[in-house]
Amino acid sequence: MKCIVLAGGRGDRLWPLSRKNYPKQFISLDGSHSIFQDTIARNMAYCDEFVVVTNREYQFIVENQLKAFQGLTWRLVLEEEARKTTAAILLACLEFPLSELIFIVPSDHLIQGEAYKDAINEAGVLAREGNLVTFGMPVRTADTRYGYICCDGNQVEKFVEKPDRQQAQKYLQDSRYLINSGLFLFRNGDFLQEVRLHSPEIIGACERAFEDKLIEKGKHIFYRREVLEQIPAQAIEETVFEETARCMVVKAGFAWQDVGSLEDLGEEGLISEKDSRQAQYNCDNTLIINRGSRSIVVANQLEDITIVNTDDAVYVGKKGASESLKDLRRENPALQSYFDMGQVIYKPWGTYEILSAARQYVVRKVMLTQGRTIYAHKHARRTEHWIIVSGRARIMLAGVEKEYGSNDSMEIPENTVHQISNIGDVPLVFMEISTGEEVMERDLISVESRDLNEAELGYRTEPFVKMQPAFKDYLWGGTKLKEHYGKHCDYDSIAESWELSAHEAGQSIVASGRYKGRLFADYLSKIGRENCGWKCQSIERFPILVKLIDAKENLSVQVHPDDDYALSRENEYGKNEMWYVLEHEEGAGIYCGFKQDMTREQVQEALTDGSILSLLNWIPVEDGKAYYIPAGTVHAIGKGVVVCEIQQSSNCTYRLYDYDRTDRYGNRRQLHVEKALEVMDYHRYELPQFQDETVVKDTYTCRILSRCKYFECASYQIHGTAELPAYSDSFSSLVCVKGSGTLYKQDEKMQFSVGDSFFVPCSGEKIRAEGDCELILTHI
Ligand SMILES: O=P(O)(O)OC[C@H]1O[C@@H](O)[C@@H](O)[C@@H](O)[C@@H]1O
Repeated sequence: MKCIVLAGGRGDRLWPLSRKNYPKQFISLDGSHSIFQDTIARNMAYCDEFVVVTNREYQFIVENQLKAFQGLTWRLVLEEEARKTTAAILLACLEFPLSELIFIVPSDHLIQGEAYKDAINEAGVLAREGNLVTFGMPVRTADTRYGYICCDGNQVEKFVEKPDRQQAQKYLQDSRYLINSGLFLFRNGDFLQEVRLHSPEIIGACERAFEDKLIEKGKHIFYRREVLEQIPAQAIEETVFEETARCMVVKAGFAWQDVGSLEDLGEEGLISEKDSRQAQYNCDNTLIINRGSRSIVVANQLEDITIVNTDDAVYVGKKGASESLKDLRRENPALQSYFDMGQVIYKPWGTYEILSAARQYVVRKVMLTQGRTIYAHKHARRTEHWIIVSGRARIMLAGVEKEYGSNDSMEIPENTVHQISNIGDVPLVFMEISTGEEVMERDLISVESRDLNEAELGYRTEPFVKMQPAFKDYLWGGTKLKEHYGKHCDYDSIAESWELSAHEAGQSIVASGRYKGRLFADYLSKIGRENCGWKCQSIERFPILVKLIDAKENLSVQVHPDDDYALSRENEYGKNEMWYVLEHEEGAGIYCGFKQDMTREQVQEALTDGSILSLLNWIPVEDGKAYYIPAGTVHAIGKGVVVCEIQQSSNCTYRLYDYDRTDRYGNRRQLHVEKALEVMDYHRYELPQFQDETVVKDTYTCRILSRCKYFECASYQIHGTAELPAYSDSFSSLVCVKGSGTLYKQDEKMQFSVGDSFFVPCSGEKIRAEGDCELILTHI
């Protein structure tokens, strides 16, 4: 199950604890972890991947807070402008296959109790039956801040918007009503189909926006303001839940609270004030929250008062009056910066906090996250003095690099280039005192630099890592990848498993070692280009994609463009591909290329009268044989074939014909006839005969399956031990397609069985494979 975490809320109603640049989901109530982190921790047992939807402004806060979780698989959907829950949810859902179970969770709710697990299990069962499931909370007070759900058992009768007090009183008395928690669980396809039915214009707008998304750092999905503005800003309830007949509710037995105001914090001891320095004398119903680091708070004979103290702002208000903070802000624009920002400033590399500032000095506490670097720069008019408090640093000062630890200090004179990296396993904290005639933030001259790679940080790159694939549930898929290749997945059928993929349409995940849980592109950026070999010119555009494909039904008749066309029109690589047949049903085969020279008109005609297949070569397949399909060749994998596919990393398929079939929701897949007609090769096609190069040794046989400009691929049938070649100019990919065994390299040892995949960074050192198995080895 995938978890979509909604974390874009501005939530500044808890001011001054929360600010516009630090909304309430990121604050900590107990001083140890934030409400957002609590949300992630609570759902880790149920979800294998997290997509956090948030505002671009909060990217660094989210990234830093997610660092607390080892092995967590996550990425961000970053919005330049918030567009309410419909856009946030739909844009995240469009990332996943239709068969995926999706759990939507707001990040600013407090939830407790064992019953959470029971509620998720119950909702999972209902969602698998095709329902869109909501979670309803028992009504305890006549609260006007929430929407309500009227229900009959699990059946939702209707959703009701935030009521007035009188209505809320009625709901409190009526056992059919529950509070809408904003948690939802559903099968992606069922949800998208209901949106298509009830708000077709909105899903259309989201699908268009999806085409315009940008990918950052290989994993984050960024939506620009102009793109988002095309999507109506609407709550998801209005878009689909108020309309659909397929909505069910699970009545929650767990404790739930949406912390909406400062007063809520006082209730049930939500906020831990054990250590706070405060005293009350003859006070009644008075709440003091003291987060100031240097002051105490004393309340003398107060009644019904809330006091919140922080280092730069103090709030004193009548209980229940915090709602008017909004108006107060509006009436005091001159104080805006206090409302918007706290003392802590969030940067891509960590945070800093201004402790004291005057014209001639600034004192800062700087926290640099593990593995991060404050890039090289210099200052024209200030000298900096650094004292390391904790952690380990590598500092480059005037071209000289040295390592430092706690209690070390140094002076950075004016006009001296310096750079600092955290090379330890914990945050690096140092105090910085800047002095000069006039110390100004904008006095900073950047010098070109980059993040340190693994080796520079002192890590040894692991000799290989196991991969976990991304799954695709295209309508022609079957169950053989589960049954014969050990693939575990919640889908009824799997069409493809993307074993080694850094492609945005489905990334595989590192499943072993120090970077376990990371998306493959993220892992690549960590180990650095050097580890992919010099032939891999760009890790941002990783060159190959390795898949397993199970065609239970015929695939569409299709063609792929070449590099020229795809790079200029689609911002993708072209797609040359090779299929290595793993198994086939009797009589199964592939369609590949035209039987004779064709004209564009003849092809068009054949598409109209449905005879296109009869124009193509039909090639019965054999197990253990490789078929190379150059870009431009019209082709279709026929039903009953299972292949391991090695291809350029591209998702660019132009469908010509899809047998007029529909998916389980009654939708036809998109065809791309015009583009296909533009890129196809109309000539008669003859299957090129690739001369197997076979090397037979005592304990293994090596066969070269294909050699092309884009990759070289070989099969190793091993009965005992084999030394696999090492490539110092390229990474390699290994897939076990038969049997089982063990891999050894340096001090690493890992067992594998059929269906397992590995990524091997480039190195001059050979891998040893032992077992009774067949491995497919690919390199560029
Ligand atoms: O368009 P459909 O029918 O789903 O087929 C798409 C699939 O086609 C195959 O020939 C390969 O190119 C796969 O990499 C691709 O994913």
